[in-house]
Amino acid sequence: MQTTSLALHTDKYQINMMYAHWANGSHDHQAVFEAYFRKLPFGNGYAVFAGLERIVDYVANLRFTEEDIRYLSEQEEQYDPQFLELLRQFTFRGTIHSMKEGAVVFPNEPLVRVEGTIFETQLVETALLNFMNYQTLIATKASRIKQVADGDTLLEFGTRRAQEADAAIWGARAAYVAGFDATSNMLAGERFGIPTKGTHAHSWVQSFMTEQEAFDAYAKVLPDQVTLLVDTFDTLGSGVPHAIRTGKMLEEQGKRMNAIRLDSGDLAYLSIQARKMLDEAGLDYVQIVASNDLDENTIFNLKAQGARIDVWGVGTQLITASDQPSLGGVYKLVEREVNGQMKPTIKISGNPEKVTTPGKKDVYRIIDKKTNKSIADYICFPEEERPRNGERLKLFNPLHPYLKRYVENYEAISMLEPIFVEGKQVYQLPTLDEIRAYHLEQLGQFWPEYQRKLNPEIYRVNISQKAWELKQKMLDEYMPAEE
Ligand SMILES: Nc1ncnc2c1ncn2[C@@H]1O[C@H](COP(=O)(O)OP(=O)(O)OP(=O)(O)O)[C@@H](O)[C@H]1O
Ligand SMILES: O=P(O)(O)OC[C@H]1O[C@H](OP(=O)(O)OP(=O)(O)O)[C@H](O)[C@@H]1O
Ligand SMILES: O=C(O)c1cccnc1
Repeated sequence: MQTTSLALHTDKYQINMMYAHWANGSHDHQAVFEAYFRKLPFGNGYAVFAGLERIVDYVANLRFTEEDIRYLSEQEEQYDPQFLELLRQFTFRGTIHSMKEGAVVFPNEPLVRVEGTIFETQLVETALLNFMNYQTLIATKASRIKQVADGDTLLEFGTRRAQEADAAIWGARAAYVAGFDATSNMLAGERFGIPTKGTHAHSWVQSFMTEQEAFDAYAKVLPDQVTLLVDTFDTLGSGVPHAIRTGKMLEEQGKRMNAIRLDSGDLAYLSIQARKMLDEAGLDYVQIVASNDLDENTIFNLKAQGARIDVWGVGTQLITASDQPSLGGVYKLVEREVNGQMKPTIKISGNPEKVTTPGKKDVYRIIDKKTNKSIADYICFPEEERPRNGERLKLFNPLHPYLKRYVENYEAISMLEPIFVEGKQVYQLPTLDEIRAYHLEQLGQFWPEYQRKLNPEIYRVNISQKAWELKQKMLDEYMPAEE
């Protein structure tokens, strides 16, 4: 799928650090990085992980081309030719674990874990975060819209407003992962097999002498798919009556008009009136599509007003995640090789939220066996005994350890899948249908309290006693109390 080399799709400082590690003789030292975000976007109670397919494609094809090497040789840093030769030979030989696409995920838990030489693990940071942050953000926004749509059909219409082509295409895919039904973007349809849908623009109507002529001509060519845009001149005065006439003409030919589309004005009022007019004309099967700067809040409000809308076309607000246009996912070093041994490392900050949890970690989802609902996510070191059903597990709030509880009758599901092992891809990418099914299954594991879009319950993400103790010990080492 990938056509151009993405090796230089990285920040210059990664190349410079790789260079300095090489000059320093430390480039082959092992390192472990974890990618995670600290704060959920849009005030949502969860995020929907996406971006893995692109990450896999990127890592599997990570090579410096001759043009890349030439470009690097022209940089003001004047990289040593031997370093450039190392890049020429480069392939990713590390190990990656990741959440699966469609997983319901939370702050401060590793979503992707990258192990390998510091050389290769440093290189992939920028692209990995770029893919994960954008696609997870859009999938999460789409999931909020899906929540309020309550089973109505959702169409992704964002391409014209997206931040360029890749965002449109991968954003369409992320929306589909989270439950959208189709996209207007044909390339996304072709590449990923997402169903595509389209109505027509105002220009279609404007390019005829009359609205009626425009509707009839469109219906003649696309009788079974036709959705007529009724707001070019006067929605209730001309658009809907003309569409009804076209619908009746199709009936005479034994065909059925699909829908009308409303794209301006008061969508609640207009949809209620249009529904009445269509029903009175015997066209009760004709659906109503609405568009115009919709998001989860307008859709929720329109529904509360009794709007009779069956299909929602959502563009700008979704594809740009306009109320929060970035997810602040980070990639932090948690272990490094010292004298041939792996040692945990910590990043200290005056802001407690930014202090990292040292050590390479696994994530388990703890499911209550009685209810089949998730209780918490539990983060521990791989060398610790993994949580097992029947064995009492202590869950405590890492910031307020006195807030604790014990659980026994649970199932612990390992959330991080092996994707690459020592450079070899071991993960078979699932189909989009499988990803959508997995996402639905994931949502089903959460009580509605965590899923509501306003002021959701905060889900527990807990670390093991050992992980907590190590963090405290390292904090004490680096920040001894002042005398
Ligand atoms: N009944 C309603 N309740 C709440 N919001 C609505 C309702 N009807 C429409 N909206 C939303 O209000 C906004 C209206 O925007 P705006 O005023 O720019 O549109 P318009 O003037 O109707 O159409 P346009 O400028 O696109 O021709 C849109 O985001 C639309 O989705
Ligand atoms: O509003 P969005 O959620 O982004 O959905 C896509 C919009 O794109 C189209 O019109 P366009 O915005 O190009 O022109 P218009 O505003 O004049 O209808 C379409 O009619 C929708 O309104
Ligand atoms: O098919 C449509 O109606 C459509 C597609 C993209 C953007 N706006 C509308």
